[in-house]
Amino acid sequence: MNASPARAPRSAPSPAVPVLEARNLNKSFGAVSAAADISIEFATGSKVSLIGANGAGKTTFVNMVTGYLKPDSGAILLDGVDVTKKKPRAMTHLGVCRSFQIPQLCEPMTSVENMLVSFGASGRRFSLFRPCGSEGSEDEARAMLDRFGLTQYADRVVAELPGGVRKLLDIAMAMVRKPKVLLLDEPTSGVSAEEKFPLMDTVMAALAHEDVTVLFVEHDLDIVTRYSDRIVAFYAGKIIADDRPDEVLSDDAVQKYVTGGAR
Ligand SMILES: Nc1ncnc2c1ncn2[C@@H]1O[C@H](COP(=O)(O)OP(=O)(O)OP(=O)(O)O)[C@@H](O)[C@H]1O
Repeated sequence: MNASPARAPRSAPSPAVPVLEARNLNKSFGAVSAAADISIEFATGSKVSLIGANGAGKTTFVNMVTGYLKPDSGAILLDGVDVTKKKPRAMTHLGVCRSFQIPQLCEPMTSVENMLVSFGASGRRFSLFRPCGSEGSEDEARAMLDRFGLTQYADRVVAELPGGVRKLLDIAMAMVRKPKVLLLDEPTSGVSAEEKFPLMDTVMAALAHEDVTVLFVEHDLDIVTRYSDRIVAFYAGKIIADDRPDEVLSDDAVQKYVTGGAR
């Protein structure tokens, strides 16, 4: 008999807790099932695209994990803690921030003033007795604008700015809170073909040194392919594929129900 030396039992490395997890999420609007038993995990620092045809359930999913919509059943966990019942403001404070398809900016104000409002709202500088902009927060606001390549627009009124610049400003404002999870809703929609890659390059470079997990809803397959390390494809409220971009985009069901064979 081969007497192999006894090995000390090794404890298995504990798997990292996903920063964000959905467990068996369901949401219906009347007869329409917008989320059907969705379970998914997102690792810290991952860059994930959510794709799907119109009405597939992407926004419903994003709205649920950001607190804008309560699931009919199921749970949402942030760093392993149940946050299913949290409201949007609480989710933002906990580190789940989002930018919108139509940037939520104050048009008559300048970029730096908008950024100061974000710092004020983040509570990091807010005091009833201290106006926004005091104690160096303007320096921070300008530094954040600089990180997103927006220095030249800092003192310009938002109403005058091109669409791509507004998108960048909206995303930069969402980063003020140093979120754990950042959800970008169609970051390149309404942006010209020439602007979309420079915009995404800027966003990804600005986020490169952060541990932030980025989920972006996006229809543009060039953007999805270039900037995500994982794609989750939705169809009729379900996840039909979840893998590396090349795997998902060559999947038969994805080609049939999502891309129409465009890849
Ligand atoms: N508030 C609502 N009331 C009724 N039905 C809704 C509501 N929100 C979403 N739905 C329905 O739920 C389904 C999923 O919609 P959802 O907006 O999540 O899809 P989507 O993938 O984000 O689509 P799009 O790319 O067009 O934004 C659709 O059939 C939609 O009509």
